[in-house]
Amino acid sequence: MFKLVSSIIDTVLGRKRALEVDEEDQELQGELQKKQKLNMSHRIKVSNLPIRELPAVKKYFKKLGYNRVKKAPDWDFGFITVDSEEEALKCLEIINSCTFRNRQLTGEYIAETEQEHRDRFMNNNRGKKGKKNQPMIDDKDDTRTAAEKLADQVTPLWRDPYDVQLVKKNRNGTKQLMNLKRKIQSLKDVRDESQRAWAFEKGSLPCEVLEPIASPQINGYRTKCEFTIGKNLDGEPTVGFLLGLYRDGITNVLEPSECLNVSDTAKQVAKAFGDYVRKSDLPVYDRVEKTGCWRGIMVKTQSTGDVLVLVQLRAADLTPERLEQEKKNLVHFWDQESGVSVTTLVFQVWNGNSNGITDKAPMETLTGDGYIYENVLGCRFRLSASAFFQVNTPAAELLYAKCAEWCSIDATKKTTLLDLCCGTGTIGITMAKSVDRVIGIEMVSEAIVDAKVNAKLNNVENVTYYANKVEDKIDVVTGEKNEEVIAVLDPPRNGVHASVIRAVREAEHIDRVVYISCDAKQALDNFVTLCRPQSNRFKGMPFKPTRAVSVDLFPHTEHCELMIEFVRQKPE
Ligand SMILES: C[S@@+](CC[C@H](N)C(=O)[O-])C[C@H]1O[C@@H](n2cnc3c(N)ncnc32)[C@H](O)[C@@H]1O
Repeated sequence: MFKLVSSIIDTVLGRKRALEVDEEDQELQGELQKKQKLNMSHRIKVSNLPIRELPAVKKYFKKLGYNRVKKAPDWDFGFITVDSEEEALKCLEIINSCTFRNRQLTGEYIAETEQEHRDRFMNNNRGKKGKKNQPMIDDKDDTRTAAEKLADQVTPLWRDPYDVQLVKKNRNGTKQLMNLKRKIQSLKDVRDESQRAWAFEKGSLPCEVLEPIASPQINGYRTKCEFTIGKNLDGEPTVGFLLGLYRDGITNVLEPSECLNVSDTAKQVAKAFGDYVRKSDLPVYDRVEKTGCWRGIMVKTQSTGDVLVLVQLRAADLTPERLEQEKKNLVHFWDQESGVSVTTLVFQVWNGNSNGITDKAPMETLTGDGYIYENVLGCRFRLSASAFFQVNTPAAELLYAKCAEWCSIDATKKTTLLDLCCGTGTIGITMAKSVDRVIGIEMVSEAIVDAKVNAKLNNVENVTYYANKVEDKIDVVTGEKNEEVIAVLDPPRNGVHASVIRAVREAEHIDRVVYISCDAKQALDNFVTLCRPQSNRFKGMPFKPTRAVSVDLFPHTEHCELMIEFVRQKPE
């Protein structure tokens, strides 16, 4: 055995050695065995569990002393991970004597190396049907390279020419408009039919739909990328995207070098930091075992040339001195060695279970002042690591310009623009010069701090900001005579709570709403709430759609902004 191990080491290290087992051999052999042990995973597969009931199952195992439990809602089995063979055998014994919800549980011990674990997941996930627009993933027929698989996942439309992508996205937008019309048609108990007459007019579309607006930049347009730090298919520490879904058990990471939407600078950042992590004595974070250190990195690359890098680390096993040392190493690396010109370096320690950059842990600025700048339609904006900002600047300019055109603006009237869900103030500030006043409402108070700074930066004085929920503050303006009040509503991907839309309806001084949606399917309920005839629950005259346009901010992906103008109906 000694000879075998020794000869393996010889082969690996490429040296010729005597057969005698000397002290050095023993040390190396010990190290190898330790390494092999460390790389083993010990899991018990528990069968005969009820499907769903995940919290109850977890609670039950926790009582038995097992916290590391994995089970998907539709599985009738789960996995308990332990640290050693000894613990696994003990766990097996316990499980085989347990009954849960009148079911006799059975356990099976699975011991495998990290590589075997990875290979099994890759094989298990073959043969599954790919997402729409993606090729079928079949074991035998799938000839795609790993980079192509990643491209299919991150940029699923990349195989289509750009004009075809645009047609598909426009079709999606019009489909949601037709759904809106259909839903309004099918409402029951409508007291005033005239309030939905528009939905019964001839034609399938409820309003004018303009030609879709293409992104001026098709590749490398993303100004913000969040990369995972993990191991690639060869087990090497890597910075990039997860290949597959974590919930399917996939934890392999691939460099983003072939991803069309990632900027060259972000690719450079990922590559450089991959080299750093590979040389580091700190291990990468293991998402299954919840151990290790290097978790993720975010990079923002603006058209001004500014670059923000945020590094996230799990530090639960590090002494305060080691943590301080690592921060110094990072500063030195990004300043002197990375080859990337970083404007500001931000650092986050996150020991929790959730993955991704989080707002639950503070961010520490290591170099620069924590801010970068972006120019939009001649205005300058200050951005922090956590602030929302559209990720495709030239396409966002086209979106905001179109929005301004639609809000424009009857010179004979006083105009108030309500920038609802205003974030850091981009929409209101770019339009402030063409209206009498802007009111910005946003529930994240840090974003409002940024918005105020941005207004100042652009010498905008006719704007007032409120750090509140829209539904609580919308009545801050009451319409004056000869005043037009226009609301621009730019909510998160899944739209806003119905109470926000009800508040907009009830604010009778609002004449028009320009709704900017980055997922029209998810926002459909909001559109319906805005347009349904009056009732006890939905007060205020309803709106109706008058024009719509798709603006593509996300080439090669299925996402697209849909902007719809809704006009308040007048009482008969
Ligand atoms: C897509 S971002 C838009 C930001 C901004 N319009 C821009 O273009 O930079 C959506 C914003 O809506 C805010 N939000 C979501 N629900 C809200 C509510 N009920 N009241 C106020 N703000 C809300 C979020 O905090 C987030 O900043």
